[in-house]
Amino acid sequence: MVLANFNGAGIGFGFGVGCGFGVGWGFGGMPVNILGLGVGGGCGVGLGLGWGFGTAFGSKYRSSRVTFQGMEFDKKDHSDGASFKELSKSTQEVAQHKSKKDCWFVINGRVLNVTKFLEEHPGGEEVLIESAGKDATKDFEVIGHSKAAQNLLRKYQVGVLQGYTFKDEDSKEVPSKESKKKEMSAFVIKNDGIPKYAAFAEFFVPLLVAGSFFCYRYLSRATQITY
Ligand code: HEM
Repeated sequence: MVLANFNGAGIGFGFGVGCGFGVGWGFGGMPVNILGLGVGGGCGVGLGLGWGFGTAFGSKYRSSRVTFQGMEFDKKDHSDGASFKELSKSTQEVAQHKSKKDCWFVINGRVLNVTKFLEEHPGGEEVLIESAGKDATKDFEVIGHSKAAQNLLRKYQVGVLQGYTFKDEDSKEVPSKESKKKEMSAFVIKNDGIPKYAAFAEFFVPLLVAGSFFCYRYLSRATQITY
């Protein structure tokens, strides 16, 4: 288990003094974050309960292995000597090529375009299409492909998985031109970007609540004075 920090849009519940800020527990950025401390602009009546939208930040425990679409991240000691850096948020280059007409996947850090190999594959095209757009390292290894099959990988290589480093013995086999291949990211493992509507809500909802409260107070006083 490891402790990982996170932050994201949050809803905070807590105690506020007058109309101010509420501090309490909030829900953190999805999908992997759980609970964290939430701080948000809130509205309270006198010394009462306050609530509001804000930013939740805190720490969560999770398994040291994060698996997403068959690929493990954040493992410092990768079994084949490779290390993964945190992947780019924006690009999902390999994941975009997942059809029969455009079929890519990753095996041991190599980004492969196997579109032309589909019909030739002795194991059938279906298994390859199922792995399209993903990391197929485990599937490839489970089958126990021959050395000849492993050597074929380079024929279809179009790039290197972003952040992947080949270990020494591998790079002896693979000349330096490999490192010059285009780096690509395969998957987005988390996207902490706060959607526009959430940012909008974060700012305006507390304002709206506070405004409504003052309007209500103002109108009820005005009604009392009239009577
Ligand atoms: C570019 C990637 C791949 C290449 C070059 C390749 C190549 C081969 C070759 C040459 C064989 C014949 C047996 C051998 O020589 O080992 C084979 C068999 C097979 N491959 Fe692949 N393969 C690739 C990817 C995959 C993937 C990703 C899967 C699974 C998802 C897969 C599943 C199979 C299966 C099920 C067989 C049949 C094994 C058997 O009949 O015992 N292959 N492949």
